[in-house]
Amino acid sequence: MSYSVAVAGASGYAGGELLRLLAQHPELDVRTATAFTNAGERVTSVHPHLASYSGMTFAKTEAEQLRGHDVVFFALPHGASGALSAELAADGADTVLADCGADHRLESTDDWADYYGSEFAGTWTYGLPELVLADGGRQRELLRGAREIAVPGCNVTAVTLALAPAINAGLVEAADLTAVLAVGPSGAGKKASTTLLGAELMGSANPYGTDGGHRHNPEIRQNLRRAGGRPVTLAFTPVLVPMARGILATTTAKLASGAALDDLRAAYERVYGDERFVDLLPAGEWPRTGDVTGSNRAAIGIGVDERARRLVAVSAIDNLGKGTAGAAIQSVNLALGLDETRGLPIDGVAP
Ligand SMILES: NC(=O)C1=CN([C@@H]2O[C@H](COP(=O)(O)OP(=O)(O)OC[C@H]3O[C@@H](n4cnc5c(N)ncnc54)[C@H](OP(=O)(O)O)[C@@H]3O)[C@@H](O)[C@H]2O)C=CC1
Ligand SMILES: CC(=O)N[C@@H](CCC(=O)OP(=O)(O)O)C(=O)O
Repeated sequence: MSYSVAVAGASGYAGGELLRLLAQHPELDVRTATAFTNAGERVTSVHPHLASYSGMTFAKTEAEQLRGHDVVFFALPHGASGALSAELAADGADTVLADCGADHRLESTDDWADYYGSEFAGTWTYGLPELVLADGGRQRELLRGAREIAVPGCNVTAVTLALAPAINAGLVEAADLTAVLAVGPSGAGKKASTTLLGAELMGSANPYGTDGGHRHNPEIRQNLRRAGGRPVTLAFTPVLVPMARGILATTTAKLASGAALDDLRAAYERVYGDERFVDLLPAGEWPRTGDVTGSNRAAIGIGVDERARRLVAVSAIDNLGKGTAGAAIQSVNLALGLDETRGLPIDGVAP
């Protein structure tokens, strides 16, 4: 069976990566790609690497163009998908809507007001299938048959996957978590990324969103609370570094009394042992962003700093793969009842 697909915001980085991955998907067929300032342009004039789309032109991002598809992916700036997706949902069609932006991720209206400030658009089913829940289940069960999917933020995916098993098992103190991330500029979107790639970034590492002010903070806390069943406190600092794609999240947590590395390894094995897209690396090995570039994989290494009595869990993802477009497709596969791995790359590219 073939499902017709529209990608809104297909001229951006996330939309472009959706087009690239969907071109290899046996059941999802991109019929419409929309853009804002690039509406009317050929897809290959914006994305010269996407030769599969040589015959396609960007339509305008409006409800009329997106209607009538089985699946609509939104890859729009924050605040742009809420009203548009509400228009589509009001049609009452059986369409699967997957939002790569933040508009439908948070359940707390207070957090939304604090970190985003625009009108609250509601909460959709969260698109991180591997997230372990406090009752031992997985988020994927909630995604089967879902019609509205909130795709996670890329930094959020990296930090959540690194810490969730330890919190779920009660092996660390949920009130004492840290995360420092090396992130590539493509996470900021095409326009911002072009600006960022100036002389200020080349050869420099720049922290941003410091003092707990980054909008991914409440989203990570929401996930980790779902994993452990109690609130968490997290110090989270992203650092912009000169690599096109990728996130390396170094997270730490104070060990619970008596917790040891063997307990932690057993907990991470239990959660990720059967996961196709999460690699728990052997003891003593640590992930690198270059090893997951172009793939839908997260690589995770864990260890214990005995002197500090802290868990150290490091994760690497491609922000545009497992961090956005791959995650969106994985969740849509579940929503449609397809094999979760359908059309998604397990291998990356190197060098
Ligand atoms: N980049 C990443 O790694 C990740 C991105 N995301 C999220 O995905 C979404 C897209 O991000 P990304 O692709 O990086 O961003 P880009 O800036 O690269 O692309 C934005 C897209 O939205 C369109 N657009 C811009 N302004 C408007 C507007 N006012 N109304 C409608 N469409 C508009 C652009 O069209 P045009 O170019 O034609 O003007 C383009 O297609 C964002 O919500 C982002 O936060 C989530 C996780 C990771
Ligand atoms: C380099 C950079 O700016 N990265 C972005 C990551 C954006 C992302 O993960 O997506 P959402 O905006 O959809 O949450 C940031 O830190 O905000």
